[in-house]
Amino acid sequence: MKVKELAVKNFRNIKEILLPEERLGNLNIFTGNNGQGKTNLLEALYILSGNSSFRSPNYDHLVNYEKEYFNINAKYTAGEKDLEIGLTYTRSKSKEIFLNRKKIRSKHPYIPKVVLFIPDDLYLIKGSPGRRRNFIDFMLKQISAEYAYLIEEYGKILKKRNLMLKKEAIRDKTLNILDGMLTEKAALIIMQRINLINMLEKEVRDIYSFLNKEEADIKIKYALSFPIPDEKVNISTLKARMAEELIKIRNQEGMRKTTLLGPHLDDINFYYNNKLARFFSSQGQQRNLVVALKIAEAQTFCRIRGFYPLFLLDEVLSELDYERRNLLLKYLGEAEFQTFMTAVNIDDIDVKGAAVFNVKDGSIV
Ligand SMILES: Nc1ncnc2c1ncn2[C@@H]1O[C@H](COP(=O)(O)OP(=O)(O)OP(=O)(O)O)[C@@H](O)[C@H]1O
Repeated sequence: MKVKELAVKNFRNIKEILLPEERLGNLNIFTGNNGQGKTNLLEALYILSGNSSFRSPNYDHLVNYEKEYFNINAKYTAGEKDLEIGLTYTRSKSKEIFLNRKKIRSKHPYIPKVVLFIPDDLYLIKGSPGRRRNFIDFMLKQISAEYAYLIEEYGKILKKRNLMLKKEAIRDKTLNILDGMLTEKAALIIMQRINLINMLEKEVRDIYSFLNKEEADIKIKYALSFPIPDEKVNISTLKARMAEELIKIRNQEGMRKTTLLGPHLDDINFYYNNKLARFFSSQGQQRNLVVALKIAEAQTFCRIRGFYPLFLLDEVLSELDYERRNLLLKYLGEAEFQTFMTAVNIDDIDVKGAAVFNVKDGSIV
């Protein structure tokens, strides 16, 4: 996927910006002082993917203070296809997305796909398990609409089951039916997550070694909320084991009034040289691991879908030391995917070959 032209109007502090095809490259850097609109440009590209902004779920916040609507248009390629997308939002109304001038829903298969790095992602390794589940689910939802549907269905059954557990008298018969439905969806979710993690693990090792000039043994392991031997992980055993465990803990769940196991409680563990990264790796090592993981996300997406997503990086360079900054830029400059990144300062880095845009007060200068 490559953006060939981008036009942004009335979006946050951007009145009107056009990035034409002849100026855009494979590696694009938005530079400038704080508060000038660099991240706003990245945010505009991000919401073209149909996702809500990573900074605010409220679209009204994205409209320029003095305007009533914003508009983002991009010409891009997805595989062999030449496409044009337009997103318009008018205050207090719902957003409208047009693909090749036809109105579409935000789950359309050719809507732009993205991998995003924001400074907050540095907490991916040591933050809450929910962050890691969101990371893997975001990726799987972009890869497959069926997975997005599966997660939605699982959520609905879970909600019903939790309501049932909150009742004074729990009806075992109803709970048994819900358990059957829940474990069926759970097994499918877990299996897809594990398969994706295995693919990510292979990619992340190579990328980490390149960016850090060291042969590190990186492992990513899916941590289930119920016990099952590694060699027995498949859809039918997952389903059967989860069902058995649910029966075992039924009294406990009745007391706690909530579902105590399932993919909504699973975790993902990262190991650096056989030690759990969140407890033993340095801040810098965790940071480098997240950067490698994000690149692995783009590579893995392409291996499954046959084309690359856009790679969007907000302020990653300030988090890295001099040598790693230059190695990352070299990697991104030569990568097969297109990158858009923001950077306050590019004085001491080699940006040869990159398209550099100086952003000042919501304009390109
Ligand atoms: N709805 C809006 N309308 C107009 N301006 C807005 C709106 N929302 C945010 N802004 C302005 O946009 C600017 C922030 O832009 P942005 O986050 O892109 O900065 P940046 O260049 O990435 O800066 P930094 O280097 O500090 O991260 C701020 O000046 C803010 O006041």
